[in-house]
Amino acid sequence: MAILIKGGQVIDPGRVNGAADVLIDQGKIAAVGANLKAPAGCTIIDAKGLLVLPGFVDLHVHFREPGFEYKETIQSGSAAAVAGGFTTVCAMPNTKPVNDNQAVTEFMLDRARTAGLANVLPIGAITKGSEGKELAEIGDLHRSGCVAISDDGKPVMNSLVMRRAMEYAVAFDIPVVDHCEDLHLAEGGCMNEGLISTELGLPGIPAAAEDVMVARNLSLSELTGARLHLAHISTAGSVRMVREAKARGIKVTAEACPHHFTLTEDIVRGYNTLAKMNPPLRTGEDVQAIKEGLRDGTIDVIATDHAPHATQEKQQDFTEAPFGIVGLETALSLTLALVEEGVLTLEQAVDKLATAPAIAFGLKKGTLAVGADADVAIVDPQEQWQVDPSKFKSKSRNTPFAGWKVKGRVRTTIVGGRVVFEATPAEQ
Ligand SMILES: NC(=O)N[C@@H](CC(=O)O)C(=O)O
Ligand SMILES: [Zn+2]
Ligand SMILES: [Zn+2]
Repeated sequence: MAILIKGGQVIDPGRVNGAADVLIDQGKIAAVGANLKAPAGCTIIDAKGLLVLPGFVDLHVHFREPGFEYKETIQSGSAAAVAGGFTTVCAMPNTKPVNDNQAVTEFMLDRARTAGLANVLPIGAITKGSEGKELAEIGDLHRSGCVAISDDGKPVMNSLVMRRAMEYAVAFDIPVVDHCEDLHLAEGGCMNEGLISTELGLPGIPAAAEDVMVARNLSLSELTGARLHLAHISTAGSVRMVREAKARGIKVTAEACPHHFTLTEDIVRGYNTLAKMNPPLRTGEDVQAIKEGLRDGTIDVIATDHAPHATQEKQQDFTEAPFGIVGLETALSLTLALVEEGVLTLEQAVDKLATAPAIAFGLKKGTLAVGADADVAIVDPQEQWQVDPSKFKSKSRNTPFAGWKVKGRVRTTIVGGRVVFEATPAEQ
């Protein structure tokens, strides 16, 4: 059935930015322009005062299925995604079993189809069991639908293994995504290493644990010609190295997470385990560098690293609690705060949430061009709301943003021409 989205401000980065109607027919974008006529029987959505955007593409989520369904399922994760305006998400392989083979990939795709909400694209493991030793069947993973490879949750510590993985990735033209952390330098750490970790008596993870692996990966990408995508960069050093590598023509893209451009290590005071994630929250200078990297294009993508954990798991000592926070349902508001602050233009923000991630992974998504899949987020940029984790669609509530008053809310999400999320009055 056709849908006409009328009277909104359409932002399709690099293509359209202004008042326009959007016509959807048979799951595709059929037309974008002024005063479009509604075909007979067409549903009309009034988007006056709202933004009409390509659905967001999250290159980094953890949906925990198979294996940890009490934290999140593909169904609940997909519901959280579309509630946050994300129409496509790439699911990391640190499930149980690890997604290092075709059977797990097919299972995930099947669950995603049953959920029928977001497009869920699996990321295959680089090594068997993500143990860092033997390469997974990268060709099989690619053929069965994995869009990238990563051992996220862990780095690939062995540089020769990483080199070989990159050589395979070149053959299949898929990106290699690394969680950059030198495990020896990070050993036992649970927050950023610095004055605050000393003051709190908590073991630290130095910025250098990330930086040395970023440097290594850039060298290996240069050596092999592989497309390198750096997950969740958090340090000023990473930003500096990526900027320099891009200037030299290395095929690198980088993502930053909302928590890393919004919060500093200061909120770990009070031993709040909701402020524990990997990489850890860093210093004010690092946050500034991340913002500058987003602004000048060094950091291409905003990704959530949506990492659900159960309440009882987070209710442990700071050193014991698992790393990670949920992010799908707060990412838009935290990104729009950067627009409010003057760090990004609105068009840049949409680019980093939708267009650039699709390009980084070579997905035919993140655009409202005629003929594209009709994946659309309709957003009220002015709506103020308070983050209430009990209302999350995610199964988990582990966010440090509970109680925050934020601005910008998804009103309607459309995937493949179907309305899959509508904010109800209770959610306003
Ligand atoms: N980011 C996190 O703190 N945790 C992630 C793993 C990861 O992204 O490295 C998780 O799977 O829980
Ligand atoms: Zn990671
Ligand atoms: Zn992750």
